[in-house]
Amino acid sequence: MSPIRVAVLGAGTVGGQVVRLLREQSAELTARIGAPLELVGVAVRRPQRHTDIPADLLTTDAAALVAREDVDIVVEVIGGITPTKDLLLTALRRGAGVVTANKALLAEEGPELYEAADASGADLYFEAAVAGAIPLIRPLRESLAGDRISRIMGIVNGTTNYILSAMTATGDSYEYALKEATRLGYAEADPTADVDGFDAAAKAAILASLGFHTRVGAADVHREGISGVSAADIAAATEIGCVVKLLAICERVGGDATGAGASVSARVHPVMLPKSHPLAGVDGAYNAVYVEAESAGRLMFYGPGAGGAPTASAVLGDLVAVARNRVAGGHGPRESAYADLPIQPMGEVPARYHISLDVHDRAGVLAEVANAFADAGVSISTVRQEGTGRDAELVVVTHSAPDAALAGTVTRLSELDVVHRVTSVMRVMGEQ
Ligand SMILES: NC(=O)C1=CN([C@@H]2O[C@H](COP(=O)(O)OP(=O)(O)OC[C@H]3O[C@@H](n4cnc5c(N)ncnc54)[C@H](O)[C@@H]3O)[C@@H](O)[C@H]2O)C=CC1
Ligand SMILES: N[C@@H](CC=O)C(=O)O
Ligand code: NA
Repeated sequence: MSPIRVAVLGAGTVGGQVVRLLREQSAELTARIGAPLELVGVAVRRPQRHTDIPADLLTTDAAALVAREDVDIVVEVIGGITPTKDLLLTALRRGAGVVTANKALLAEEGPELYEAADASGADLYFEAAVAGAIPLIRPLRESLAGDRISRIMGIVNGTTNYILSAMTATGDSYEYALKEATRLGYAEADPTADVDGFDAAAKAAILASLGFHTRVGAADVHREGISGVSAADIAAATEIGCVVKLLAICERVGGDATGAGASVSARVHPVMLPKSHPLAGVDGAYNAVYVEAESAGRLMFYGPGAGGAPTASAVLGDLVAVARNRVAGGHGPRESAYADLPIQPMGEVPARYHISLDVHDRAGVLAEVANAFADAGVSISTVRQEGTGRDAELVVVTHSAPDAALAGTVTRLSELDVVHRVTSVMRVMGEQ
């Protein structure tokens, strides 16, 4: 059987592991595919750094490598939009299969890549792009293609989960935990993509697109990261039996029994989760995602969400799938965006807020604070006061209300004379 020729772009944390596994597992992969996988080139920036890769495979010219007619599958593990978009379009347009771990590119430019793949009949696979090693993309694209998904929710960023877990469990500082997550290969090349929620938002866009058969881009996802999460927020969460997690939440909202008239909500933000919630125990660089579907019910996917070898496992799985498709003379699933649902504005999304306020403890304070909520139509679930005099703190948990009304109330509270400072604001998981 003639070999399937593979080019790898990038040999960093993930790419280095992909090249290692490709070479180490060559015989098994051949048996599974029915044809040998031949690594014909690895594009890198600095060849002298890659002494573990045979020198004759290394090139600094990624553009020439993807244009080679004898390359059947291109694996992209460089990251970012430039030059990866042009590299992958070149490969797809000439019919080469593409395997990528690049969620940022898919969330920004997915439609153009899908169209190029469609036009040439090439495969575009991206299991590694969301939740690392966890099989999630293939279940959504294939296993659940006969069901109607209502919700996809979970922890999809290993770096921020590692940081929040460390801050909660050991009291590590944010800065130290971020440095560790970078050292361990979890963080993006620019870790602001992780801590400011861009990475999770890109993943949410991909999940919402697949789950709701609608083009959802990064700009459609409401995004808040963890750089604003303070030790005070974590202490406030602990106080009420919760932990802080960065969640990606994608929902199909409204609509009739056939799904017509529905819209899509996609959002990423920190949440206080009760310790009894199954996602509360997901720590370190682990990810976990719930998928709720009409017939299947509630499914949970759990496992390593970041790191070189776990992510390379997902890349290799895709590589095998694309190679098998080529051997069989077929191709994998195409983009499915027929539903074309509108995006629900974040302001309309129902939420519950936990708000801590530094107030001056004198007669009438509680009434003024309560009025700010009442004026916005937000109902209070609990109020707790700690301390007295200038050091008094009020902790308010609301019932569910539209996010815009809650955000407006926080602004109003911060302007009241009796409120010295709003010390912590966070959404709380729960339906009441
Ligand atoms: N590290 C992780 O845990 C995960 C990473 N990913 C994704 O995988 C991709 C790669 O991530 P990492 O390996 O962590 O990044 P990395 O920064 O460790 O590796 C990227 C490599 O690409 C090289 N590179 C940059 N421009 C290049 C060019 N024009 N030609 C050839 N090489 C070039 C860089 O020198 C670097 O060695 C990204 O899209 C990332 O979002 C996805 C899931 C998990
Ligand atoms: N930086 C990402 C890597 C995997 O997608 C993360 O921390 O989850
Ligand atoms: Na995955």
